[in-house]
Parts: sequence; structure tokens; C-alpha cells
Amino acid sequence: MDQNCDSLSEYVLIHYRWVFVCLFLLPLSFLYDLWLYFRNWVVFQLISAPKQHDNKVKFVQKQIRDWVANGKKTQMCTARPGWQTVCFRVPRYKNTMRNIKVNLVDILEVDTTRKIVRVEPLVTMGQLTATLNPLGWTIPVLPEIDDLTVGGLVMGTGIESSSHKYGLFQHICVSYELVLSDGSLVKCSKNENPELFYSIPWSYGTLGFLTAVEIRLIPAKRYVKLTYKPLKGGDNIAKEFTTASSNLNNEFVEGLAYSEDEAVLMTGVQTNDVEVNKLNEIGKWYKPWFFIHVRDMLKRNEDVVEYIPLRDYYHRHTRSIFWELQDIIPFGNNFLFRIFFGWMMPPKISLLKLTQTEAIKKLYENNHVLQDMLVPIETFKDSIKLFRDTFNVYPLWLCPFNLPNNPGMLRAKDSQETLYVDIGLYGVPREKSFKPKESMRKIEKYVTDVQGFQMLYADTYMTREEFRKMFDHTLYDKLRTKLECKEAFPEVYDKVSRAARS
Ligand SMILES: Cc1cc2nc3c(=O)[nH]c(=O)nc-3n(C[C@H](O)[C@H](O)[C@H](O)COP(=O)(O)OP(=O)(O)OC[C@H]3O[C@@H](n4cnc5c(N)ncnc54)[C@H](O)[C@@H]3O)c2cc1C
Ligand SMILES: NC(=O)C1=CN([C@@H]2O[C@H](COP(=O)(O)OP(=O)(O)OC[C@H]3O[C@@H](n4cnc5c(N)ncnc54)[C@H](OP(=O)(O)O)[C@@H]3O)[C@@H](O)[C@H]2O)C=CC1
Ligand SMILES: CC(C)=CCC[C@@H](C)[C@H]1CC[C@H]2C3=C(CC[C@]12C)[C@@]1(C)CC[C@H](O)C[C@@H]1CC3
Repeated sequence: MDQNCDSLSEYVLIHYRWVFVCLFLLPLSFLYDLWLYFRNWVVFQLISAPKQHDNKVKFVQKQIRDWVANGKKTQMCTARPGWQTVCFRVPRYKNTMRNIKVNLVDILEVDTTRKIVRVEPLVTMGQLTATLNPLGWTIPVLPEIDDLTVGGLVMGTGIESSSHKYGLFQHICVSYELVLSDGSLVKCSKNENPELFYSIPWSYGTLGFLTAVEIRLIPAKRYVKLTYKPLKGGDNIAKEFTTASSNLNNEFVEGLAYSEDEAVLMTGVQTNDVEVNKLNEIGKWYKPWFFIHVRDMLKRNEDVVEYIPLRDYYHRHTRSIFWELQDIIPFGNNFLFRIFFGWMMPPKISLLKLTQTEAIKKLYENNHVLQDMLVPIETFKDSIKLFRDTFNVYPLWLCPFNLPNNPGMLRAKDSQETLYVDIGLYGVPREKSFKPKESMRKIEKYVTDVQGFQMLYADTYMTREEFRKMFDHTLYDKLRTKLECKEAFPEVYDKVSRAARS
């Protein structure tokens, strides 16, 4: 037995979680997805969503006016259950705050003339690719986990391997529609209510309830021509990654580092043509997990080109939940398992979350790291070294992004448009001196010092003052006063800090 288990049953639940996951969660996840697929398909075919949208928004407004009429007794949040969110923890505040039902799940309009898709906030990334790609369109930044929602990505943040060119999810959004704390409906964009527009990203639902978003569209081609470049040596990795990220001819740039000295750089462009024998449909159920496939490139020691169907590329980390699934189903990448059961993979993140026991939570808390740190690209080498010395977790996810100098929570370094890199740490730290809180506090301080940011789906141990140093609250505070948010919504810190989540 180990330190995280108090009993034999807990030991079995942790070490043989795969039995439960394979027998129950996989079939359940499959049926759940099938239902969503069918339901969304019917709604989309009937084009019923646009007609119902206004009534659904009126219902949100009514709930808020009732809250005002009842004396504004407690603050408000959305009624989306905590287990459904793409975040390790469940928000505590949902138990005590007034839960407002924002049941807006549909794609409202695909306007190819204006090159805009108008969507409701609970539309998922899986739903968007499935709907838009067959029509020959896509959104410029498509965060890869299928179940991420537009609302969560707007109110939090979203990043993908095209972010070096297009910025974060907020930078491809053209307008937001919101219901404010007095029940009024407003629209904001760069030209209409610009202060509100720039305050929404990273506000975590603390300025109003989002009811619709207009997102830019770009043409989609059928394949991504992906070049894998194996790299050796820390200096070389930093140099090649920075050069590729600065080159806007690359539509996609991503790196996976397997040790301090070994990484694979991937650069891609969209295309409709395929070279003979170079097509790799990595999304097929029997294909190896993507991060294993990429790791194999290290052995080849030469540049390799492949053509990957666009949707397979977008969801390349879905089937293995990056590399998190290897801890839950250790044989998940075995050839026989993939052939016979791969079509049901992966278990849904929400169901994994819903069914995890206290012992599993404790295990993840003490022996696991799930963090994304966004740092200016010139600190790439130092950051990698510090993360190696603090956590020693591999693979690392490396994703560049451009941060324009806009007002709002994220102030670009030295108030200038700056290239950043998201360093994603997911896995079991092998560094012996790792201590969950102390190690994270050290990293959070470092990230603030280099004018970087922490992604807030993850645990943050910062104090309120430290949090305010990392994120610029100037415009946010102004808007909270102007829109009378203080009674209506908590501050961002009170929604995302470790204390606010269980
Ligand atoms: C109208 C509509 C609404 C949908 N709504 C949702 C939704 O709300 N939530 C949701 O999660 N999904 C949604 N989906 C996506 C749906 O779950 C997937 O399309 C489904 O898993 C079946 O895809 P397919 O492989 O049969 O076909 P296709 O959609 O034709 O798949 C094309 C390619 O993409 C690959 N691919 C498909 N899905 C995935 C994936 N999840 N990960 C990696 N590769 C993949 C396939 O292997 C295939 O090569 C929706 C789809 C449609 C058409
Ligand atoms: N590649 C990527 O970019 C990835 C991003 N993530 C992160 O995951 C999170 C998104 O997960 P997801 O499950 O989609 O979202 P969540 O349900 O976790 O929502 C995130 C926040 O947005 C608020 N919110 C969502 N919808 C609305 C709305 N209609 N009106 C007002 N507030 C709203 C929620 O408020 P409330 O608490 O009141 O419900 C919550 O505070 C983001 O934080 C994102 O950064 C995670 C993995 C990958
Ligand atoms: C690409 C970016 C920016 C972030 C990716 C983060 C994800 C790898 C994590 C976000 C939420 C995480 C959860 C888990 C694995 C890693 C994430 C998907 C679990 C499924 C791990 C097993 C636990 O029992 C439940 C977790 C829920 C959240």
C-alpha cells in the first residue's frame, strides 16, 4: 500500500482504475458522445437554434431580474456543474452562489460572406470542427480538447499551435453579447463598448453572462502538411523553436520536449494535396498515440514530412488526453488494445472527474502537476531549465503565441507586442525535492518576474496581491465598478484560487 491509500479498496481504486475506466467509463463516454452528436446534428439540420436563441437569452435576463427583485442575496455564477468543466478541480462557489442557467449550446449562424461564425457559449470545439470543416471553413485558433467550450475559452483563455500567428482565443473573437448584473443585454466589440470588450477575456464570468460570440472564420483545407524536426541540445532547441515561431509562413508550430536535450519541433501548413505514401490519418482509432508517434521521430534523426487530415490534426492529443491517459490506462497504446477498444477512446474528462475518489484526488495533488506557464519566448531556455530542476516532468508541451499590446488583464511585456511560449507540464514530477505548494509558489514568482502568466484552469497558489501583480486589474476594476458587479459576482481571484476550488 502507499501513502495516498488508507485502505485496500482505495489501493485497488487507484492502481486498478483502468478496470473501472475500461468497463464502465469508456462505453458510457461513447454513448454520451453519440447522444451529443445526434442531438446537435438534428438541431443543426432543423436550423431551430437561431429561432430559440432570443427566448433563451430572455430566460437568462429573467433569472437575473428575479435575483435583483429578491434583494441580491448571494453572488451569481453559471449553473454548469463543476464536474463538466475542463479543469482538475470542482469549484466550491457553485454550492453557495445563485446558479444561473445559461443553457445555450448551439451554433447560430455560419456567415461565409462576413467570414464569421456566431455561436452560443456552450458550443464545444468538437462540435465546431465537425460542423465547420466539412463546409470548408475553420476558426483560426482551435484549442484541441474536444469538450472545451467557447464560453470557457472566452472567459478563461484558449491556445493552439496556430497562436503564434493569430494570438489567443480572445484575439479571434469579433464580438461578445452579455447579460449584465441589471439584466440588460449588451453587445461589445473593438468599436462598440471597447472597454467591456477588452475586459472580458480572463474575467471568468465576473462581469456578466455571455450569451453569444462572433468568431472569425478562415478557409479550411483538407490536410496539414506537417514537418517533424528532431532536435538535440538545449541551445539548439531554443533557437530552432524561436525561429519557427517567428516565421508566419508556418500556420502551425508546436514542440514536444522529451528531455532537457531532446525535442521534436513540428511546423505545418494547410494543403489540399497529398504526396504519395505520406498520408497519416492519426485520428483513426488504431493509430498510436500522437506523443508516442512524435517521440519515435527522435530515433529517425532526420526531418520527416506527413500529411494529416485537418480534423485529425486539430484533435491530435485527444485520444491520449495529451499523455495523461498513460497513467490511467497503462496499456492504452498497446496495438491490440487500440484495435479492439481504441474506437471508444478516450474516456470523457468530465466522467473521469465525476468518478474520481478522494484518494485519487490526493494522489494527483501530491504526485502530479497540471500547469501551463506562459512566458516571453526569450526566457525559453532559462524557463525550461528551471522547470526541469523543479519538476523534471516530460514530455513538455511547447506552444508559441503572439500577445498584442491590448488593454485588459494580459499586458504584453514592456507594453509591446511580444512572442510568448506556453510551457505545458502534465505528469508525475520525478524531481525528488518537488513539493506541490512550495514548488508551484517558486514557479509562480518566477513567471511574474519575467512578465509571464499562469493559465487559470490550473491550481494557483498566489496570494491576492501576487495575483494582481501578474494580471493587470486596472480596466477590470474600472468596469466592475461601472457595471455594478461587486454584489453580483466575485472577483476572478475568488473563483480561481486554490481556496475557491476543491
Ligand atoms: C453536428 C455535430 C455536432 C457535434 N457535437 C459534438 C459535441 O457537442 N461534442 C463532442 O464532443 N463532439 C461533437 N461532435 C463530434 C463527434 O463526437 C465526432 O464527430 C464523433 O466522435 C464521430 O466522428 P467520426 O470519426 O465518425 O466522423 P468525422 O466527423 O467524419 O471524423 C473525421 C476525422 O476526424 C477524426 N476524429 C473525429 N472525432 C475525433 C476526436 N474526437 N478526436 C480525434 N479525432 C477525431 C476521425 O478519426 C476522422 O478521421 C459533433 C459532430 C457533429 C457532426
Ligand atoms: N488548449 C487550451 O487552450 C486549453 C484551455 N483550458 C482552459 O479550460 C477552461 C475552459 O474550460 P471549459 O470547461 O470550457 O469552461 P468552464 O466551464 O471551466 O468555464 C471557465 C470560466 O468561464 C466562465 N463561463 C463559462 N461560460 C460562461 C458564460 N456563458 N457566462 C459567464 N461566464 C462563463 C465560468 O464561469 P462559472 O464559474 O460561473 O461557471 C468559469 O469561470 C479555460 O479556463 C481554459 O483556459 C484547458 C485545457 C486546454
Ligand atoms: C493544452 C493546454 C493549454 C492545457 C491542457 C491541459 C490538460 C492536459 C488538462 C486540463 C484538465 C486536466 C484533467 C485531467 C488530465 C489533464 C487535463 C485534461 C484528468 C482527466 C486527469 C485524471 C483525473 O482523475 C481527472 C482529471 C480532470 C482534469
